[in-house]
Amino acid sequence: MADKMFKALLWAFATAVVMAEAVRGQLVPCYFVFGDSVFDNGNNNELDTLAKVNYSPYGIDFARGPTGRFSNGRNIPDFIAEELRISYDIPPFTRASTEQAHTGINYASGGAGLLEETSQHLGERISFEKQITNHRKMIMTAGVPPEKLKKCLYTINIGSNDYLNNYFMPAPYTTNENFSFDEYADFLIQSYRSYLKSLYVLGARKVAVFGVSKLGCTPRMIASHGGGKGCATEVNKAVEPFNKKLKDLISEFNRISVVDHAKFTFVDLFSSQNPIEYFILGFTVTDKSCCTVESGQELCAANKPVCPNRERYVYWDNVHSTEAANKVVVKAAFAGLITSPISILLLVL
Ligand SMILES: CCCC(=O)Oc1ccc([N+](=O)[O-])cc1
Repeated sequence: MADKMFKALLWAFATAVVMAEAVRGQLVPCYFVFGDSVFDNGNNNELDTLAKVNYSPYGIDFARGPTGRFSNGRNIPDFIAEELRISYDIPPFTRASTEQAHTGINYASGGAGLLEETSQHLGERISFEKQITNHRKMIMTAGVPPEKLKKCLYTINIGSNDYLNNYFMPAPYTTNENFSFDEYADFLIQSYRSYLKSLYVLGARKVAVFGVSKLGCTPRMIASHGGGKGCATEVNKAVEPFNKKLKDLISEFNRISVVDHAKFTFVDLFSSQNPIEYFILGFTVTDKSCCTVESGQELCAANKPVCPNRERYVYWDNVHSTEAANKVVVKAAFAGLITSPISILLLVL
């Protein structure tokens, strides 16, 4: 009850701030994006990989058609940029100019993970470590001043592939033979800590870290580990300790970096994924892809039929969400309904 009242107050406060801000311009001078396919906006188009989606029906609802976004329309960073009132496109790193390091770059890559080996069976990908190296080179070559870097927003979505395309995959991966769920989560969080430190050293002071969603409820994992119905409970159980430890890691960063006004927030994609919330939001198909996916695959088959009522589907293909679901996530993250300790709006103000 108290929790609900607090959230309602927070919502009212956030709405008031948004209205007050409405008369002003862009909320941050720059926006940097790191992560996997959920955030990729075209980096993988330039790589030798099976994880690329620059073909129809991807982008069927996007103004520029198939751009390499793993969705039918806008992805989460697109909606975040909109909330930030950024009027230009954040370019994918593989096509960004040095000058664009002053206003924002998207480094995310489909298949990327915290571990270098993750998704190796798919081909090339830009791991999280390599994304940070690319960011370092870009801001240094461009000479972006530290005073500006600390005002930028940084969003990160990484970790899903360390489960989907590593732990829950057979050969060449051996992680599930060597680690329990808890040990694997610890192992991943250890690398996450050092990568977050690197970003901090590079000037990041407003950071939103997205947790891993209920991967056991993706059509892909329902088919491979869930017996074809419900959710794959084992997969969700594996992801839970990772999210818990990631949330704790964010608290740790908030404690140690309080002196220089750094702010980190955790975006919980796991807890809000439940049938009642989906129903309230108008999502009626929560366990099937909207596009045609061939048996044993995860991405949409090229030029095959898609569902007409895309706003009712949570999943676009067998792992990635629809534009409609992406929009809901961003609205909730800006309002503080799925973030801890603060909303993305408060992070950037
Ligand atoms: C939440 C998923 C993050 C991600 O990068 O997922 C992918 C999973 C599979 C493929 N693929 O098979 O090509 C690509 C991305």
